[in-house]
Amino acid sequence: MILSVSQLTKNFGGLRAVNKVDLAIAPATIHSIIGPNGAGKTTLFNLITGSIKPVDGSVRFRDRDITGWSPQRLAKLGVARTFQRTSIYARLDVLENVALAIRSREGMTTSVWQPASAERRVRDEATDILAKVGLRGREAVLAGNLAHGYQRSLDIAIGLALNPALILMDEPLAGMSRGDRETVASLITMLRDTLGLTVVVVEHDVGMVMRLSDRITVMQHGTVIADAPPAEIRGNEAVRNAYLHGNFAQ
Ligand SMILES: Nc1ncnc2c1ncn2[C@@H]1O[C@H](COP(=O)(O)OP(=O)(O)OP(=O)(O)O)[C@@H](O)[C@H]1O
Repeated sequence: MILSVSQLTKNFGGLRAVNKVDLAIAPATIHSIIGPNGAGKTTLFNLITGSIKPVDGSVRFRDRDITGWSPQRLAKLGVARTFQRTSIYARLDVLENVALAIRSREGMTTSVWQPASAERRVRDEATDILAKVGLRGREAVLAGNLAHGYQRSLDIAIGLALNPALILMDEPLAGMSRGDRETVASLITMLRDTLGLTVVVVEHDVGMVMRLSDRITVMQHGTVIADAPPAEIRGNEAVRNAYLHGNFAQ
C-alpha cells in the first residue's frame, strides 16, 4: 500500500467527525471517498494532508509514519493536494503559476535573483507539465481568464509541479459543466495510466466516481460503511440506504 490510515479519529467539540477510520490505498490506483453531506470526508482528507491533526490513529505513506506532518513536509515526500477552490493566481499567466510551484519545490527565490539557466530550466519544466495536462498553447493566458475546466487542469498542473507520487483531490469536479467534468475525469485517468500516480479523490458526483475509480470508500457519520470496487459498491445495501433519493441511478 502506498498510503495506509489506521484508526484515524477527530472530534470537533462533542462531535466525532472521523471515527476510527481505516483506509488502504494501493499504488497507481484512483481511490475515491464518497458519502452524504457531513459524513466526514473533508475532515478525513484534511487529516491525511496535514491541515488538521487527529486525536488518535495514524497515517503512513510508504514505510513512513506521516501523522500530523505539515502540508509542506508532505509535499517534499511526494504527497500533493488540490483544493476545492482553485489555488491559482488569477493575475499571473498560466506558465508562471506552474513556475511558481516549481520554484517553491526547489526552494528558489523570485526569478530575478536566479541565473538565467535555472530560470530556463524552470520554464521548460513548467511547459512540459502544462503539455501533460492539455494546456499546451495556453501558457501566456492569464490564469483568471481560463475557462473553468482549464482552471482545474491548471490546479492539477500546480500539484504535479511538486513531483508527487500521490495526489489528493478535494472535489475536482465540483461546479463544472458536463463537458468540463469529462475533461477533468480523463485527466485524472491520465495521471494514473500515463504518469503512474496514485490519486485519492473526495467527490460528490457519484456517477463519475463509479466510472473513474478502482476502489471506493463510503463514509457515513464519520465511519467507513463500505470499501470495495465500484461494482460492489453499487449493489451495497448500506450504501444505498446512506444515500437518499437514489443517487446511484445516475
Ligand atoms: N471546523 C469544524 N468545526 C466543527 N465542526 C466541524 C468542523 N469541520 C467539520 N465539522 C463537522 O464535522 C462533520 C463532518 O464534516 P465534513 O466536512 O468532514 O463532512 P463531509 O463529508 O466532507 O461533508 P460535505 O460533503 O458536506 O463536504 C460535520 O458534522 C461538520 O459539521
